[in-house]
Amino acid sequence: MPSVNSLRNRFENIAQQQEVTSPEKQRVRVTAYNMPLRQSTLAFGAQAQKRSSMMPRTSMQAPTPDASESEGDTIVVNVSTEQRTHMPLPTPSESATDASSQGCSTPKMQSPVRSRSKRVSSARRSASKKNTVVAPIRDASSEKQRNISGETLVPEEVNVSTTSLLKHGISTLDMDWDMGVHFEDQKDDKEDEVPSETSSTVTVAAAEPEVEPKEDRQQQEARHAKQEEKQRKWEQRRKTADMNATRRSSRASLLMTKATEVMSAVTSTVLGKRDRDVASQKHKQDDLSVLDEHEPESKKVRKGGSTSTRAQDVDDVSLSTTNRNMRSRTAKDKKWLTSGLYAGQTRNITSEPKNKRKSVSTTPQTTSNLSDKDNYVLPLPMFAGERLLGLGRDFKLPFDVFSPLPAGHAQPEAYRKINHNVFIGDAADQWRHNVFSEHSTCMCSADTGCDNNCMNRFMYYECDNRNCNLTAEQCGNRAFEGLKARVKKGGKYNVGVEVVRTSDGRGYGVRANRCFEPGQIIVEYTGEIITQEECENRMRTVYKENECYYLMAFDQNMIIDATRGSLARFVNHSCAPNCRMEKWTVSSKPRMALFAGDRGIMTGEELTYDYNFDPYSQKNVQVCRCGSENCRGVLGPKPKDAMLKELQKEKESKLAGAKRKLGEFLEETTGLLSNKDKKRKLDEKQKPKLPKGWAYVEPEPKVNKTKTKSPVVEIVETGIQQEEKEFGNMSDDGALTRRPSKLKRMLSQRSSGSKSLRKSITTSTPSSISALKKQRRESQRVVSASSQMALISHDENQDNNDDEEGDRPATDDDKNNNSTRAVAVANLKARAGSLKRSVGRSLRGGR
Ligand SMILES: C[S@@+](CC[C@H](N)C(=O)[O-])C[C@H]1O[C@@H](n2cnc3c(N)ncnc32)[C@H](O)[C@@H]1O
Repeated sequence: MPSVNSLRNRFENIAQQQEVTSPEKQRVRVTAYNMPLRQSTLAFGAQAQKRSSMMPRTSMQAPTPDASESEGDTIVVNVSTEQRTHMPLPTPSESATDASSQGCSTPKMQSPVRSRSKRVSSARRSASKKNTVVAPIRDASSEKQRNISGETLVPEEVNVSTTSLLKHGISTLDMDWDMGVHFEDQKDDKEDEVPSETSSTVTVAAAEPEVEPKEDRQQQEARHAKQEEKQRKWEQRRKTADMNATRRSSRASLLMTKATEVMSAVTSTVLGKRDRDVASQKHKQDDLSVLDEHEPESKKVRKGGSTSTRAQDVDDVSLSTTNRNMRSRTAKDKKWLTSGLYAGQTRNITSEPKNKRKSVSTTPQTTSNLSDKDNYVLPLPMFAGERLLGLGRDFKLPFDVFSPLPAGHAQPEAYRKINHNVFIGDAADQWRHNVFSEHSTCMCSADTGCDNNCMNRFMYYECDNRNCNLTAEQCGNRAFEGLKARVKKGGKYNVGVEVVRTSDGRGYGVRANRCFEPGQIIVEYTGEIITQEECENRMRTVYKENECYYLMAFDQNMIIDATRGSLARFVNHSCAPNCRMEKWTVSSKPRMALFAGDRGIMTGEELTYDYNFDPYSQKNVQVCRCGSENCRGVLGPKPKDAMLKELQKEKESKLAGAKRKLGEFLEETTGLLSNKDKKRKLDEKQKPKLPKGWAYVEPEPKVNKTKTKSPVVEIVETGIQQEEKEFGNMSDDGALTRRPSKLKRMLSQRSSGSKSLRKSITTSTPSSISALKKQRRESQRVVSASSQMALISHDENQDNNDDEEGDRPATDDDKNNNSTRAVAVANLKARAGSLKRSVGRSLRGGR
């Protein structure tokens, strides 16, 4: 910015030139009264002066009066080509500042600023009007004759004193300040002037006098000397600085970094919003570079491919982070989607790409392949929406779009996860390792795989290469193996479950991140395997005050304590569960896992299973909050009273069942009893159901002598019928026969009957008696040969007959019959005993 001093210098130069030129020749029309000062008065000052001394002599040239008149805002100066190259045009604002610095009011431009071309053409026009020769613009000589405004200069008088010209010009301006003072002071100020790059760069040299005065040369020398002196000082300082730099401490760089940070912080607070924005943009870029460093190469390429994606990422980052630390954390935690919204769906975009150049590079084969490929591209929502509307097909949501848990959800504390069972204390010693050494090889074929009919599956044995002849792909009974592979892949979907905080006071729970098929394995239940004693000990001490228990009965009377365990420990109880906890034998070892129930599991469902909880003590009984319709009210079995009642009922019903079975058995074994009971039952069945107050009258029995089911029954029935015929129709009484009074009467009748029989026998001829006896024996032989039961029934008849016959001496046949009877009775007793035992066992065992 030119100062007053520089202005003075300019005038000084002009004054010096004036001394050597004749006043008559000084004729210049300065019409730049309305031109901002800096623009109209060009570069003067020491540097310009110096240059001018080195350059070929130039001269101020004034336009012709007419031309000047037409070009009212022009100071006509001669400018060398070289100088013009260093002449940046000052801006109007600079000019105004410049003018104001002079302490004068800036006169306003009266004519509008014209474009360069207009000005040139107008100059040409005026020149041609006045018959002046105007060189073409491109001509070097003509360039010399143009002022900085690009206007054509017309050389007229060469040796005009510039000072006088200026003085004249200034006087024409009719300014209210006196320039003479400056002309006088210029010598002193010139000494102080420090050559500077920033001082006026407009270096239009004034016309240099042909013979420099001696005084001026001295001044110049003095100035040179001063400059050299300054130069030396600067050099000295630089060397000192260099030396200091070599002695910088090792912490200097650290301090520099700190200082930069502090400075940038200060800057960000001091500077306005714009600066902050710039700074934040820079930070974002830094973040991106941080992210880029953490990203795999493939992702970098993908990201770099789309600027819009990048911009989106920048926005995301700026939203989620507020300071540098947070940003770096975000960068670490950032999860990248592995595929787009339409993952798994085939791409069937048939539209031609608009960019033809790209389509040229895509071969037809590639295009057809694209349509067959799975779509991992995330289409813009507007296109996707339109396409889906057009297609009208189902929309498949990827699992992470439906995210059950927002990030940062409270997770259980102080929980140590272990993904395999660990034996603790005595459990390891007591565990019988060879207990599962037995193997069974299933007989499944490759066609069916190991489906529900697989023998191993039926026995809860997982198939492996030892017990299954199929490959892992063919076999469908390798759940634990599949689970291991799935979890190893990692990610929300593969792990499939996550811990959630329940809202109804059940603590944490587990929710499905995906769907599970019925019976599909979900998560393994692992933990510490402890003995019963250890479990009791822990319950008494460590878990005394606990509200949650993670203990589950395992194998060989041991317990899995999942206080340290797998995620399955958080699965809650429900009286209407959607999962099952199952124990399987995998590679000869028992393992427990949660399997989906028969309904399967939908994404987002809470997983539950029935604990069948043994509360260990009544103190530990917990209220169930499963909320199901058939909720038992407590975790595990129902309360004790209700349980006892239920147990009693159950026992009774079982006892009744057992009695019935026993009766049926006896019914089958003992013909006599069975006949009577059968008859009674038969009668009961035939009896119609009567309303209250009505009695049933037994109809006359119609016995078909010929129609018999078996010889035994036939014979027995025959015997009874004979007796009945003899003693009257005893069985008419039906159920009454069991009444003691009736029984007595019957017996008396019978005894009287036997007497009458005996009478009839005695009254009968001997041949007829022997015939009757023979008939009896015959019947006995046949029966004994056919069935013991019949024998029993026969024996009873025989006993009756014996009673009736009383004192009749025992014959050989009778002796034989007695021994056979004894054997039969013994056998029957043995069978009845075993039956009784089995019934007793089933009653005790509850099954
Ligand atoms: C194996 S843990 C289940 C995870 C547990 N909710 C947690 O926050 O750690 C068993 C405990 O959960 C609670 N619980 C599970 N199911 C429940 C239910 N249906 N109602 C009430 N509490 C339940 C009980 O406190 C139980 O002792």
